[in-house]
Amino acid sequence: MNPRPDTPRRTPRVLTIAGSDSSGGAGIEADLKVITSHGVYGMTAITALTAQNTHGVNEVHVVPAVFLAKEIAACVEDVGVDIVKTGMLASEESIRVVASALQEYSIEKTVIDPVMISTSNYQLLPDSAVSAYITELLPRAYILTPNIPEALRLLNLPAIYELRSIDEVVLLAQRLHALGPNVVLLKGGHLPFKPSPRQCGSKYGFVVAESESEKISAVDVIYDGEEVDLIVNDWVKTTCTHGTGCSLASAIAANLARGHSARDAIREGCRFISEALKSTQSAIMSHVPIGNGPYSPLNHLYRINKLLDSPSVHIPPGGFIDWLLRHPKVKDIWYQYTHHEFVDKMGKGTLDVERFKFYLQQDYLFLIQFARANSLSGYKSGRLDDICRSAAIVLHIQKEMALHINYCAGFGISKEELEKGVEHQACTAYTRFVLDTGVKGTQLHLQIAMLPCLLGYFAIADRLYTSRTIRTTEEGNIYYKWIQNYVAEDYREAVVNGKQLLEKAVEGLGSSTLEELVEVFAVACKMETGFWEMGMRGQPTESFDVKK
Ligand SMILES: Cc1ncc(COP(=O)(O)O)c(N)n1
Repeated sequence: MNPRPDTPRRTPRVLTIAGSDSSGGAGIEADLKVITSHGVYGMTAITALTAQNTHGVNEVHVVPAVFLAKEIAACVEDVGVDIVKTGMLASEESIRVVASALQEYSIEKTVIDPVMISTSNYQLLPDSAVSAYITELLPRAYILTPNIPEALRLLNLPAIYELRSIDEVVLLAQRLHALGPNVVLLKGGHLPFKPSPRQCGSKYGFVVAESESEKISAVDVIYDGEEVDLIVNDWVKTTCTHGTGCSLASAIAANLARGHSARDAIREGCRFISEALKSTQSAIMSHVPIGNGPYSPLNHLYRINKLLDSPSVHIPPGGFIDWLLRHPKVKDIWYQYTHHEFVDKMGKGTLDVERFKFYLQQDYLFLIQFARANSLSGYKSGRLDDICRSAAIVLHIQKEMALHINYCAGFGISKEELEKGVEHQACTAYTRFVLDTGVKGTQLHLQIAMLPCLLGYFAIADRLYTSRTIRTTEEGNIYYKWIQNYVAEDYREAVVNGKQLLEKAVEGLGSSTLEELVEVFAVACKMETGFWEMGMRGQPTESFDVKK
């Protein structure tokens, strides 16, 4: 029966019993990162502290077993535990404490990762503790996850035992299963394979690679006492593997806690690791390895990073413009544009009228280019609705220019004067950037290039209009009408419509396109600031007759 939608769902809980890796690549630290990135609540019972980094393990400080017992009790007796995952247990006493806690609290769902030696070759479990491990823990393992060296150690086989095909690895898994675990996942990460025809020495179709070019597949073996299952992934060439074993066991534990069967939890866990490994291949992801040593950590957080990069998480529906204005590449630039000295002086009515006249003349020339940009936007669209909308904006600009002529007349600038004006370089730069963006990019790029104008003028006028410093009568402030224009109902409506259309247009866009749009918006905002600068300090001598 499905739980009723209003039934509160308990967060799945995993307790990891393992050692701490001070540099965060393996052990408890890796476990918590992976458990968390699976949406599962992680708890810890720390068996040992290690002073370690990407160069290796410097020292180990074992936590007294009696204290370990208290850590476990504290978690189980209050929060409760769905799955226990174990890693570095560090001592025979700790192994016994863990085994008796599993017994006492009737915890059957366990993922036992028999950590013995670090990748950097430091012994993390004394040899003397191995037999206790076998008798105390293997029978309590719901899933046992050794790598090949650990499997050999548990089976008391020599470390240099020569394996030639996956069939021999299957035999090892079957022998480990006989020691008591419910399911064995024997990890092939230390042993690259190449596929081979089944009749050529391998019933299961993989032989051990003998050269670099033969390293094609990573093969893990699952054995549950009945069926052998192989998990085959591409062999990933990367140095970012520190903590892979801990992370896999944690991913499996988290999947179990979320209700997956053992087989699904393992398959999903292996997929998680394979993707994490692939994410560090610089050719694909430009991942910079952490630390300077040879044992860089696995990219535990690749999934979280992917989520953070994906717009559906970062940007709630309808939240694009808010996100854009708060974007680190935009925030300050937007502020400089919308709080420029030129507009503040307009608000106070203290702007030199000659400066304003110069600005108005340039703004007239700007609007001609803006009409071209909107025509281009229509041209870029295949939809009649869109084309008509652009045409309507062009007509609106024509109306605005007629108003401009009227308005300028009030400042003693004639229509002829406006029309024979030449563009200041700030006007040329801005408008040609917008047009060029439109020619090179999509219609959306062009819309974004025009967006600072639409949004900014409203934001500025709205701020000035509602601020206490503005002189709010036409007599008191000759710029009052200009400000009023951009908070008027028709402009407000144009802003609301423009925003709505844009929010729809960006739905579902990928992070790289969004970042491109951010760049375009930021440049256009800078160009607007340049336009105010021109208004403040620009000289007619900096103008060019670009029509010639
Ligand atoms: C605390 C701790 N636990 C486990 C490992 C094994 O991880 P790896 O084999 O990647 O070194 C480790 N190095 N440190």
